[in-house]
Amino acid sequence: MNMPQHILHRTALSVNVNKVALVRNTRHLGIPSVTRAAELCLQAGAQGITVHPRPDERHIRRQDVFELAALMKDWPDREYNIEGNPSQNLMDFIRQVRPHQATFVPDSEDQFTSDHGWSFPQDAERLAPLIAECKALGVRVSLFMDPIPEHMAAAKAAGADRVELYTEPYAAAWGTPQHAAELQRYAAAAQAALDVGLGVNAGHDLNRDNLAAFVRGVPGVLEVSIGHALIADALELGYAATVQAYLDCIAAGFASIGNS
Ligand SMILES: CC(=O)[C@@H](O)[C@H](O)COP(=O)(O)O
Ligand SMILES: NCC(=O)COP(=O)(O)O
Repeated sequence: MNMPQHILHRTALSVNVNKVALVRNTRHLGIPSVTRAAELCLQAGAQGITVHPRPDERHIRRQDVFELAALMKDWPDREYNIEGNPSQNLMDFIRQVRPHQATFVPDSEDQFTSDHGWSFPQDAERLAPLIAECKALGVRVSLFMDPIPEHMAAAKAAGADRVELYTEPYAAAWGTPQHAAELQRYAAAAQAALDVGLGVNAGHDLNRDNLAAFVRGVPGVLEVSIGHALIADALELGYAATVQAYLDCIAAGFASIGNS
């Protein structure tokens, strides 16, 4: 199949294990194990593990970040992605752990969950040196972004390698008359990112229902990071079957690219 370069890469699945830590933190027993969850997901074929160590340690704690870093050394072909706000605690983790990827997210310390991307051009000046420091450490930088095509050039100019499209609005439109238009909005934002040389990641509220259509309809998605819905599914199906189900969704979306 003669596919354009930007869609030759199969979309990687990075499992966010925040919610395993959330349950673990409700007792002083150490179960469910965050590292065991990550190991089972990697054994099942997940291409990466994502954590978002928020300053209040509501779920992922500092120790988790380092224990997962140790685990990832046993999986050299998989990626470790650490998310956070670089003006809070993220840079300390990046300097000590040097994960494959840092995803900058503009969350406040008490935010319920991530619900918006960076603002350009306002944020560019303070992000650029932090991006440069990560890249000097050999860490790829992805910026959490709303699907706004006009912001992609500024994200590239700030030094980002990739953007992560914040996909909650897409997920919220799933199954409604607005779904097709919302998918097109993300496709346009992704194409604008590709046009300026940015890689495209995506995440937030992706699930088994909406994932294949996103992979099919949005060009060049290199990685999806999925946590909440995937861990909820794993409570029913187990980690291995759940990871396989999500990999199957990606494969179905990828196989039908160009058929839509
Ligand atoms: C940035 C993003 O959309 C998610 O990766 C984030 O990790 C969700 O955070 P909670 O798991 O704390 O809701
Ligand atoms: N960056 C998105 C992520 O890591 C997980 O988001 P969610 O699937 O928990 O909504």
